[in-house]
Amino acid sequence: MTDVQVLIQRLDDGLPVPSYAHPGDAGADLYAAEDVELLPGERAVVGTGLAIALPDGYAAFVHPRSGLAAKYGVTLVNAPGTVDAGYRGEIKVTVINTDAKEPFRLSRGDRVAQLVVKRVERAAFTEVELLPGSARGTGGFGSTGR
Ligand SMILES: O=c1ccn([C@H]2C[C@H](O)[C@@H](COP(=O)(O)OP(=O)(O)OP(=O)(O)O)O2)c(=O)[nH]1
Ligand SMILES: [Mg+2]
Repeated sequence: MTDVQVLIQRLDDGLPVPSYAHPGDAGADLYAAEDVELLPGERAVVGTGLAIALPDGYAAFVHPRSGLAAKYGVTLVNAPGTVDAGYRGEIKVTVINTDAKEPFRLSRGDRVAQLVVKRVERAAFTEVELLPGSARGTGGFGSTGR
């Protein structure tokens, strides 16, 4: 399998470049550029000190880390965040502390989220009067039961 070439620009020299912890990993860890203290229920937009350029036909998705979620209730408000191929700004993460009681202290250099690069399709949207029928129809939002 050949790797997708992704150009990266470090906006903060003090932070490592994103890296995969193991061969075969889908997510490359992203590092927090700032110290942030999140009170229970609080959220913050945290910089990663990183900008990227993806090839056309790709997008990158900012996913939470399961360890932070399971141990501290820390996740991302907009998980997974979408990084468009043409975006050249700093990748930021929208961290939230969902714990009811414990504050969470994020330190600069902590691995705060992970970036998953994927090939994506572009759709040609065609308006019609009536959509083709299907077995599911309009059922959703629990239509099949709990
Ligand atoms: O978790 C995220 C999500 C998005 N972005 C950046 C990359 C993305 O290309 C851009 C816009 O994201 P999105 O389209 O989700 O946000 P929007 O609220 O629709 O903003 P815009 O009007 O700029 O598209 O913001 C991040 O850095 N982190
Ligand atoms: Mg948008």
